[in-house]
Amino acid sequence: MKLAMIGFGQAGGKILDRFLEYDQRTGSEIVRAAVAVNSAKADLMGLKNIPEENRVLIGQARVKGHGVGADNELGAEIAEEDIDEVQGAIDSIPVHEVDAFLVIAGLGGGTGSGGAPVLSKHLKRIYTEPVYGLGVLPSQDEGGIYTLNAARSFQTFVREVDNLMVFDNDAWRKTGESMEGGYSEINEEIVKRFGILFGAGEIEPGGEVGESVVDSSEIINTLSGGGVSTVGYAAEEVSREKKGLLSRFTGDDDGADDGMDAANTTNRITSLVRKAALGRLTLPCEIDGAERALLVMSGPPKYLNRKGIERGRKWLEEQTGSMEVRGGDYPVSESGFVASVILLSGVTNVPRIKELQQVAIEAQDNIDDIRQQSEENLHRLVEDDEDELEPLF
Ligand SMILES: Nc1nc2c(ncn2[C@@H]2O[C@H](COP(=O)(O)OP(=O)(O)OP(=O)(O)O)[C@@H](O)[C@H]2O)c(=O)[nH]1
Repeated sequence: MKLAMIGFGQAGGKILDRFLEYDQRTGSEIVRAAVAVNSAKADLMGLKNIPEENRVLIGQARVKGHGVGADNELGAEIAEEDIDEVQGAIDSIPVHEVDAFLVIAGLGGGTGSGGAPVLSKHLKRIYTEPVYGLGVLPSQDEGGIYTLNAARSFQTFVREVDNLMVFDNDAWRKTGESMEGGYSEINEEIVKRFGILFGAGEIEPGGEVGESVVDSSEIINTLSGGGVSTVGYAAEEVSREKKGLLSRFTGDDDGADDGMDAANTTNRITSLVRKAALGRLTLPCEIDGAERALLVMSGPPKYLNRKGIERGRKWLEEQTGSMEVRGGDYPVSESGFVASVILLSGVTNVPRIKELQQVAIEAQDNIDDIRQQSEENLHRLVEDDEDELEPLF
C-alpha cells in the first residue's frame, strides 16, 4: 500500500524519517511521498532522509522557528494560519499514485498535537483518498501538561481522520534508558509493525509466491468505519540453513513428509497469531469487542500456508467477537523470520485512554487553580494594603 506520509512536530518527523530508512532497508516502498512539518527549525534540520524541499517550517511570524513549547492550542492556530505552506509541499505529491495519507504526530507536545488534527481535517476536505492518523501517546512520567495535551488532541484527531492508529509510549517505556536511546528502539518498533502491515498491501498478487496475498483494499476496508486501532506483532526466527530442506509445497495434500511440514507450519502460524494478539499491542486494550481485524503473516512463502492463516483468522474471530476478520500473507523470500501482524480496528475497551483522560482532567483543574491563585497573589503583592498609591497610568 502506497502512502503519502506527513510527519508533524518532532516525534512525527523522526518517525517518518525512520519509515524512509525502513523503506530503503527492506525495499518495501510504502512511502510514496514524505513531508515533515514543524514550528522548530532545529528539529527539521535534524532529519536525515526527508528531502530538504519537503520540510515545511510553519509559524515563523509567531514563534520565530523556536517551536511552540508544548502549547497545542498555539500549535493548532499556526497550522491553521500556515496551511497553504503545508499544502504547497503536498502539491508536489502525485496523489493519484497514493492509496492513503498517513499523518504522524506525538500527541503530548504542541506542534504535532495541535497541528496534526488541523492538517487531517484539511486533507479530508480536499482529497478523496482516506486520511489516517498515527498518534503517539506520551508516557505517564512526562507529566500533567503532556497528558492534557494528548487527551485533548486524541479527541480531536480521532474525529478528523478516517482511522487513528495509536502507539502508547508508556507501554513501551524501559526504565534506566536515556530518552533518545529509548525513542530509537521505540521508533524501530513502530516502523516494523506498521511497515509490515502496509508493506503487505504492496505485494502484487502473483509476484512473490503467496497463497492468499493481502491486498491494500483489505487494509483500507479494515480501517474504514473510523475509530481507534492498535497493532499486535509476534515473530519467530526460521533457521536459514533449514529453509532449503523444507518442502516447497506446504499445501494440504502433499506427501507424508510434506504433510508433517505443513502441520508444523500451521501450528507455528496459529501460535504466532495468539502471541501477537495477546502480547503487547501498540495501544494496550481488550481485544474483545474490536469491530474489525486484519491478520498478516509475513515470511518466506514455504513457511506460510492457507490452513494456518485460516485457523488464526477463526481464532481471532472468536476472541474479538468480530464478523469482519480478514487475513492473508505477505511473502518475503529472503526473510529469516515468520511474523504475524494483527491490526485491530474499532477497539473501544481501552482502559489506558480512560486513565489518560482522568489524569488530564486533574491536570486541567490544577492548572486552573494555580493560575487563579497566582493572579490573586500577584494582586496582593502589587497593590498596597490601604490602596493609597496610584499607578502612573
Ligand atoms: N515514539 C516517540 N515519541 C516521541 C519521540 N519524540 C517525542 N516523542 C513523544 O512525542 C511527544 C511530543 O513531542 P514532540 O514531537 O517533540 O513535540 P512537538 O510536536 O515538536 O511540539 P513542540 O516541541 O511543543 O513544539 C512527547 O511528549 C513524547 O511523548 C520519538 O522520537 N518517538
